[in-house]
Amino acid sequence: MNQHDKLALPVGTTLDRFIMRKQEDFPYATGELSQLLRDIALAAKIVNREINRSGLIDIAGAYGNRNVQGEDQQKLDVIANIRFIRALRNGGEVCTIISEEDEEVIQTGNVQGKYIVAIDPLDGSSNIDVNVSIGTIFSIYRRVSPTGTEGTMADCLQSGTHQVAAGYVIYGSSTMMVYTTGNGVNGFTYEPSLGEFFLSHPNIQSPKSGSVYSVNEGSSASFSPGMAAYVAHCKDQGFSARYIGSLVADFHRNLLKGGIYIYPSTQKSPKGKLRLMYECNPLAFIVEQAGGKSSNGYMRTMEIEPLDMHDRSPLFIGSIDLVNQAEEFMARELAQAE
Ligand SMILES: O=P(O)(O)OC[C@H]1O[C@](O)(COP(=O)(O)O)[C@@H](O)[C@@H]1O
Ligand SMILES: [Mg+2]
Ligand SMILES: [Mg+2]
Repeated sequence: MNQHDKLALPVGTTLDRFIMRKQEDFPYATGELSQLLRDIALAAKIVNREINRSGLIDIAGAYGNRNVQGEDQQKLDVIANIRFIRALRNGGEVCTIISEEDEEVIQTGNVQGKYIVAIDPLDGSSNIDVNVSIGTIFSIYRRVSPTGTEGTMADCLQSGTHQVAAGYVIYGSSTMMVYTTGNGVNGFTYEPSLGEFFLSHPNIQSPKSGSVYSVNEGSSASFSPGMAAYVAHCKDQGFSARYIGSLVADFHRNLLKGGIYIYPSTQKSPKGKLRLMYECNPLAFIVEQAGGKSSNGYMRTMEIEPLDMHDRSPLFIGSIDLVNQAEEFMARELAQAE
């Protein structure tokens, strides 16, 4: 029996009930984190509805455009940002939010709130207009400053090891929410006619290895020698290349089926493209909880100390054997450069 089986709840359990029952496993829990997770699920349902009808009402277009009715249009990632911030503000458990869509931190006004949320409200922007899977990624931290005041920079700039929960929503062929609170990873599929998420993927385990690599090879001319050698190695092994261009969707596929996702540093972007706080760290927490691995090619993603809330980091994430192997190629590159 694996360590999470004793906590198992049956497939088909609603997300609300699951969150409630998990809270009962911690006798001193106050229910605030549970409420916060429910707030995120509620906002996800609203965003899911907006996404599903985006083709009809043309809200996927550029911010500030006007639609055929002459109404102001808003870009879907702006709408998602508004929806999640509103849900977190109204929920009352969060004092401060870090969002990809906002340069500055968002103080919710809930000075008694014990939690900080970092969020990518809509991931995969380039896929919005073409009806390809997109997502939301979130990370939850406990504040380190005393309650009664706004959240501080010390609250916001915590390394990923301090996450108390993390998750993502994938708006794909079905909509799913996948999350961890540090006791394994569980996935819930949304049933739109009932308006509920149901447990469909209990105790997700990352396959130890795999034969899929996911990297944007359009940038291969600016890969480092180690990175280029690793991609060549994947090809020599007869791996399949799979790259959707929505991190959530690429990650989700590899989490379930096995594989490695890499967004490396390039000459143009030495720190890669992905954001540490609301793209890399939450997925790193999930993959580790599922038995996989995440690094920047050299060190564990969750141990990177953020200097800025919009910091970027290269990302090597997925099946443990594949990430270990990719790291060996990066280490060899370092050794050869010395
Ligand atoms: O086109 P590229 O450079 O491969 O970038 C794709 C990556 O950029 C992202 O779209 C960035 O996310 P946003 O859409 O939230 O800005 C990732 O989801 C994705 O994996
Ligand atoms: Mg993103
Ligand atoms: Mg985004």
